[in-house]
Amino acid sequence: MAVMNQSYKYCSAENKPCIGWVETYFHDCLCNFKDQVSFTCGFISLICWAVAEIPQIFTNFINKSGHGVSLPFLLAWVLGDIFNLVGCLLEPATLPTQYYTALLYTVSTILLVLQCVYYDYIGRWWKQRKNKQSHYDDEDAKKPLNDTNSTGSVTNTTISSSSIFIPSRASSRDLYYTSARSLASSGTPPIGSYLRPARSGPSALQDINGSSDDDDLHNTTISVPSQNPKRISRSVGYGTFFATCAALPVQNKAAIMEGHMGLSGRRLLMLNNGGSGGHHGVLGIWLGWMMAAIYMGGRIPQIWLNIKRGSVEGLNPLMFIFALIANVTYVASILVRSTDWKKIRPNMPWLLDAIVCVVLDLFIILQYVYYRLKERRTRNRAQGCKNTSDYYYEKVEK
Ligand SMILES: NC(=[NH2+])NCCC[C@H](N)C(=O)O
Repeated sequence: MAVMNQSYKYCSAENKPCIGWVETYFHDCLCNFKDQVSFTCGFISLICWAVAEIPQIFTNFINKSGHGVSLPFLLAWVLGDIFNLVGCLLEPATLPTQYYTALLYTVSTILLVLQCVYYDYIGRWWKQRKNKQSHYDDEDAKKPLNDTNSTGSVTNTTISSSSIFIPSRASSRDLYYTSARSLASSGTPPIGSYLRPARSGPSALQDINGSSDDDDLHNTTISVPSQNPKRISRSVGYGTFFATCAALPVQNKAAIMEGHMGLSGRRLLMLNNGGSGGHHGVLGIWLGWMMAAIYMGGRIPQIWLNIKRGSVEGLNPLMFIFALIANVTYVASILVRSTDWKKIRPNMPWLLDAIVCVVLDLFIILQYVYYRLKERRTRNRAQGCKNTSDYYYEKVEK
């Protein structure tokens, strides 16, 4: 399968040359067919993880929102990825492709998290802030328009236009009266997100409060200050979470120092400790188990979000299909290489995690199919009802 380039090393067991490019780029030596199949599986897994999150990033981009995917699930991925990377570096029995795969999906998940945070938190917060700012700035200017309404609430006459220019006497700045619709739209959910009130997390709170109905303007403007403490505490919560994630490698400085030895360091450890990794191996496996628990638990918020919304709108199933293939090939890459318990045992956290995640991803894919079919059935039934009533109206008219 691989191009036999000039080789510098020989497999000690089979006295065969390593495959050049695999050795150069992956620091791995494929001695026999089993090794080649294992490497191919690892490579497929790597490619699947490389593309897995692109469909979801695209869906979020189209929706200008990340509401379909659970943020706690993505954060669990990031946290698990950090444990995974450090664990991979410290456990010499893990394959080089495992390490590169881990590096790759950590980067793509961070991108996905940043995109979701941008659409659901920063973008909205910024929009609300801008609207609130102009709302406060214009309060004085608004008063003459609301002369007939002593309570200060917005009258219908002000809602009719989108942006009314008000020459200000007090300030030389131009002031604009932000209309009810443009104010309310600050929290307007994007396409098809009528299901969003069921969503958990800070964005759900915003959605519930941020109705796009003009009649809700009064409520919307009044509820703004009371929203703030909730939003701040949540974002501080996530901030703390991120800070903890970022600080983790610092806390494990000694471990990271070892990790920086990179793959060659892992090989050295393997040789010195007969493949077990000794002290580092124990730490590596411990981190591996932490990672497995986080990854496995991470799917629960996504499953729960789907159940709670009764919908999978905004979720791209391709992410889970790719994850499923990636996990299956990942397991295969480990098991095909060797079924020797001595090699399997240190890989147990990675193996178990991937197997459980395959089951959970299958469940999420089935959820997707179920909710999509349900939606289609409801739509068809509604269409059927409409057609029947049209038929009767036509009959009565005749
Ligand atoms: N950010 C990632 N995609 N991490 C990969 C996680 C791998 C893990 N087995 C899972 O499926 O959850």
